[in-house]
Amino acid sequence: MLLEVKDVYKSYKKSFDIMSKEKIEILKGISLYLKERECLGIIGESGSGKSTLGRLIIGVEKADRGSIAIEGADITKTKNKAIKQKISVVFQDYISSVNPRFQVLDILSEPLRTFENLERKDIIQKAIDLLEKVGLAEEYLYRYPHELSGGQLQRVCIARAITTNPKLIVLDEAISSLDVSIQVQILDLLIQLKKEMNISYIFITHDLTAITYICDRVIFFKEGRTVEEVHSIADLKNVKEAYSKALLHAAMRMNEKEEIYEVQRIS
Ligand SMILES: Nc1ncnc2c1ncn2[C@@H]1O[C@H](COP(=O)(O)OP(=O)(O)OP(=O)(O)O)[C@@H](O)[C@H]1O
Repeated sequence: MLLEVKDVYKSYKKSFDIMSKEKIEILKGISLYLKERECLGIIGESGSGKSTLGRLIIGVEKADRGSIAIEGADITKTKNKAIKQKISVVFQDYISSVNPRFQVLDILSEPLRTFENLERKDIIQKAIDLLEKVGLAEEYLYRYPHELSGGQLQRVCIARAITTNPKLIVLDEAISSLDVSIQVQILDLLIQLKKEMNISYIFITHDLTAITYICDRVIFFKEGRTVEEVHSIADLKNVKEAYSKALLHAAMRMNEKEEIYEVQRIS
């Protein structure tokens, strides 16, 4: 199994008062799995703990209890770089995800320098290859973030995420800040990369249309627990729990309001 999350708990301090020891439990026994080349959607109301789970999976925070394993190796217990290299992330806020003083070449070189001993000319060639993979020409290499559109900058963030040939990318609201037409382009790019590079995704979102476009399975999150799991995207309309139905209807109403057009899954 590519990813196995078992009975994970996470709490944070309730207030920023350093004397206070009171904690609030955000994740309350989350278990999930992800196979190779699968995309698992995680949908849930704001504050339900989706991003917290994402941060635990990419290893920037530690669970209080439970285990998170990539190909059988518990990421909470190992400092092995090769395992961390297998996981990447793309956030919603592409602007603050990159250093504004860095050119695209520097943005893409950062993970290369961390994980590989490459010479400058090899780094440049690898950066050009990465740009090509995400549909950007070589000329973008020397641009700064403010010289790119939102869609182009998110492509750069995706290029950075695939630098280390990851097996798994956590996409945390990765398309939410983009215009709808650009969202579809980025989803198509993600589907293409998934096929070409055998990548799996955890797709955290509020957007049900995007889920039907890219995901194979969906988990409904509420107050740090999984309330329902849909094993095939075709069954999404047949959810049983009242909470899932309410989320589904709210998303459908919002889509109608925003006149988001029907998108056909292309894969
Ligand atoms: N470092 C932190 N310290 C204290 N509380 C935190 C911290 N990080 C997250 N929280 C709290 O944990 C809860 C879950 O947050 P999280 O961002 O995981 O939810 P979410 O489901 O991703 O929400 P959204 O959809 O709005 O992004 C929130 O109430 C948040 O305030």
